[in-house]
Amino acid sequence: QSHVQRGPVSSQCSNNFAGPLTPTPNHSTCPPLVDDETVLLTGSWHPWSIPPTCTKPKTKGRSKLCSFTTSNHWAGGGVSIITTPEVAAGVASQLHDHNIPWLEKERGSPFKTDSTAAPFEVRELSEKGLGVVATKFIRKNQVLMLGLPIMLQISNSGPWGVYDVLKLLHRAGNQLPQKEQGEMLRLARKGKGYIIDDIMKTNSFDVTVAGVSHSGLYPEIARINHACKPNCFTRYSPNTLVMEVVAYKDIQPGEELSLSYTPLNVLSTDRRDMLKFWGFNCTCALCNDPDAIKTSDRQRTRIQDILNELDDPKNHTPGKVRAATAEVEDLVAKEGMTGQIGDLYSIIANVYLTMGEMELARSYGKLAITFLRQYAGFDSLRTQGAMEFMVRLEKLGPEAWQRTR
Ligand SMILES: C[S@@+](CC[C@H](N)C(=O)[O-])C[C@H]1O[C@@H](n2cnc3c(N)ncnc32)[C@H](O)[C@@H]1O
Repeated sequence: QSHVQRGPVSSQCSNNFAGPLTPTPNHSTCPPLVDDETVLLTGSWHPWSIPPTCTKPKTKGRSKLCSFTTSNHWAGGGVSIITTPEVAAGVASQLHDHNIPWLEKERGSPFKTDSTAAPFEVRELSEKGLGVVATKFIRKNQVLMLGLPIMLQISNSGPWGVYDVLKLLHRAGNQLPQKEQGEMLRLARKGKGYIIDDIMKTNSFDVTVAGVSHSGLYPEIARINHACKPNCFTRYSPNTLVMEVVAYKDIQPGEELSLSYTPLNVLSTDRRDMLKFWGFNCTCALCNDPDAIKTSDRQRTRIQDILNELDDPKNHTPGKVRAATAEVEDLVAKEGMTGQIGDLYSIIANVYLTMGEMELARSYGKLAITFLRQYAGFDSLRTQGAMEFMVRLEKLGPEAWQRTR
């Protein structure tokens, strides 16, 4: 198979979406744009294992949609991706040319789980189907699962015909290596439509791939049921496509592992609507306790109210911001929303910056980075935003800093 001529280093590629955290190693070159036509012209589908199949958009000026498969990505597994050739070119280098030691140094830890023997097992749990239950004590912050997707599908399939997308899904599923195909077909499905479409709708997570929103199927993680106050959270790395499951708190043997399929800050009625997308009525501990729901909704509403109050410059006095910060911290702890505290610290850092309180802006900016690295991930866009805030802060002239000294 002859290879398409590659272009200059990836930092200069028009289709390099990976962002500023991607190193610029000398060996790195522009990934080739591959679709059904380039395959005919060049006789190459490198770096994919199988020539892609593509469908044209309904409207002129949009990209084609293709099914790409690799049976041997950097971690050794297979994945099929239904996406545009532009995204596929961006993700091809993420799947094949990784500088893992560099990424692990940036991240501060290797890409592996914290235990050789899994401290959990998959069990039948009456009304919820299968679920994952702890078999050993799990400590807070322990990395329990870590995996790459076996299927990725662009979230907005509007520009392409419904049946064309289903045909591509079918092909993408069929092209998966046998192991991954078996893992996919064994997953739960709620709908009565086309099987792979149903499996994707019941089990996938929202992930950003080369800057574009996709649904990602992580078969081991997909066995974890939803809870509105979960004991685990997921952390996604857009540079490697790795999704991790991390313990939010200490978990005792016999406890079911849970994740929130919705953002943590939403109220019960909105959560119920969102969960309809996965096709179920939540039966978690919180949803089974009407008094607890009322308290939780009140506390989550109060967090939002405090943030709205912080938007108003007339509340920008040191005393009011200090009181608001303490109240938010208390409510976040009560609601089990620590995963979002980094974002809240980013907002508070910004408020202090607008007040000219540079030292406080710096302290909360640093706190935001620490918590965002832990809960959102070292290379998430939210963490990058907090890091960019600190760079802007440090660049401000001496006049800005002198005012607070
Ligand atoms: C991603 S799967 C989770 C694993 C699934 N239970 C299985 O058997 O493979 C999502 C499906 O699990 C069930 N489920 C997850 N969380 C639930 C909850 N809190 N209450 C009721 N059913 C739930 C629903 O049927 C949902 O469509």
